[in-house]
Amino acid sequence: MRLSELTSRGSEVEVTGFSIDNRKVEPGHVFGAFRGAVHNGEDFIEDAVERGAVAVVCRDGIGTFKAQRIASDNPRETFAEMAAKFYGPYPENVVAVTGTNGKTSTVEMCRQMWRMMGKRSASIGTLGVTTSDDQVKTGLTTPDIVTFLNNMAGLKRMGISHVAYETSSHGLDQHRAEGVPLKAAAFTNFSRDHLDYHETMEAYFEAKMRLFDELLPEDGTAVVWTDDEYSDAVIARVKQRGLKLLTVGERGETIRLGDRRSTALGQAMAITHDGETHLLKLPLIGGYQAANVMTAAGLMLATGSGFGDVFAAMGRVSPVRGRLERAVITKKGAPIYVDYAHTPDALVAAIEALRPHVEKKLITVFGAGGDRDRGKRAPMGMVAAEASDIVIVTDDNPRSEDPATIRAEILEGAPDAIEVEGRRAAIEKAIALAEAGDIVLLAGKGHEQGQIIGDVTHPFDDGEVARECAA
Ligand SMILES: CC(=O)N[C@H]1[C@@H](OP(=O)(O)OP(=O)(O)OC[C@H]2O[C@@H](n3ccc(=O)[nH]c3=O)[C@H](O)[C@@H]2O)O[C@H](CO)[C@@H](O)[C@@H]1O[C@H](C)C(=O)N[C@@H](C)C(=O)N[C@H](CCC(=O)O)C(=O)O
Ligand SMILES: Nc1ncnc2c1ncn2[C@@H]1O[C@H](COP(=O)(O)OP(=O)(O)OP(=O)(O)O)[C@@H](O)[C@H]1O
Ligand SMILES: N[C@H](CCC[C@H](N)C(=O)O)C(=O)O
Ligand SMILES: [Mg+2]
Repeated sequence: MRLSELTSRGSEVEVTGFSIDNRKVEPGHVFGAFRGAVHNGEDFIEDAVERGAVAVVCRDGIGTFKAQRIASDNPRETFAEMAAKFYGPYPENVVAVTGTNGKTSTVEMCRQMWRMMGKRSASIGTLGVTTSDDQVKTGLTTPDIVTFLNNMAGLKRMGISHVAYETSSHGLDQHRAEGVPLKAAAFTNFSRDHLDYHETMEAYFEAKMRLFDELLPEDGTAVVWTDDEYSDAVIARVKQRGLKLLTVGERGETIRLGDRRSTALGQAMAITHDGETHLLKLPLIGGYQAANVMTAAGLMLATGSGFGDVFAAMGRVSPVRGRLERAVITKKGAPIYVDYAHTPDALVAAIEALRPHVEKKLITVFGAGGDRDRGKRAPMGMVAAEASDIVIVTDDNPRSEDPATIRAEILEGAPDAIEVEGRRAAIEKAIALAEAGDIVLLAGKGHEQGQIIGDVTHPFDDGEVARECAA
């Protein structure tokens, strides 16, 4: 493809690919030079050109180099637009999900439900790129724009027509997950996280709203979960832009949630659509998964599925890896659940999900990630202490921080909690304390396979460790 086909400012030079890392540049590439959190990509322009970059997308006036300059006030955005043209075509039915919690669960449910309805489907997000017969891990929710577009195009080549993907606030802010035309986009909820990066709740919210303000095209449909503090703000923006809107939740107009009660194997939910109420037997526990399955159902309706098919598929969804997953039952008879709650709101949601199943005590084990939002630590301690019977504060990916300092910051919100250094020791302690009738919740790591201490990732899987300790 010629550069002129990717931008009106381009010459007739042939383009062979795109890179954002000079070390990956090959002859014929377009190099994106971005200022990042750690490095300044502009410092690598010279090397990228030496390696054969034919064009560089960067700010105006940066350096002099022997390749075509595509100057932009927002190089990441311009680069994403050009790369999107290069890597296409993409699957026809693509939807995106944003929100603080529930993105992974919702996209995974979309993938499952489409498959049940006979569509070839995939999801992209924290769990990696998932199809019906494969899961390729990518390390981040959205690794980078080139990987994202490459994955989307690869799925199309595999014959996949339906894809649901997660848009994290980092990904939205850095234009890491866009360029693929969207049919619909969903909002799950909004609460504190990532303030280390966004600094204020307003900036964090605005990053998420790019999905509805910019990524979703004029003819796209917004699906909004209605029962969050921020739902009305999202609905107002969607209406202001004149987008089609589907609402789901207790106040939902498209799918309304009525009575919901826990059953031994999951929950029974009354849901109303088009004036008719149906009883859904969801084979998953937890109010939060009830919310996510409704949001996923909204996305199914938005991409043309009929309610009858969607309803049948909702009743057959399987658990999502690391989200309220029962790892083992201890010798004394206490079930141990693994969950990915790593924000105050998610901790509340996970504890509330288990509460109806607890006969005696709920024991919550968790920590907080190092090099991440410090301000969420004490609130996490506070909500865990309020809603659990016993709290054990331990470590979760301390990264470059001192684990004892992180624990101390959590303990400010939970002064009566038991502090245990080292996650395995904490899980052992919880198992030792748990009696028949109790439930243990191991929160924060979900599907993760490692504990990141310093720069080293040590193999660690909460479920596996629980099974070892319970044996
Ligand atoms: C803070 C943050 O989000 N950083 C992400 C961002 O990096 P950055 O642009 O700031 O990169 P940088 O290292 O400062 O480098 C700047 C530029 O120089 C380039 N470079 C750098 C070094 C070099 O030798 N040569 C070179 O060309 C880099 O490719 C980059 O374009 O863009 C990179 C890819 O384009 C990401 O890999 C990186 O994720 C880091 C590793 C990370 O930990 N991110 C987490 C916080 C994250 O994004 N998480 C969210 C999930 C959150 C959630 O779900 O709750 C996610 O979407 O995964
Ligand atoms: N709808 C929801 N409302 C509140 N909490 C939720 C909801 N969905 C999930 N959670 C909580 O958040 C945790 C993470 O869920 P999930 O992985 O689906 O979210 P995510 O938005 O993809 O998270 P991340 O930002 O890490 O990618 C769950 O384990 C659960 O504790
Ligand atoms: N996507 C989230 C995951 C947090 C999971 C938790 N285990 C941690 O390491 O903080 C983040 O990068 O902030
Ligand atoms: Mg996720």
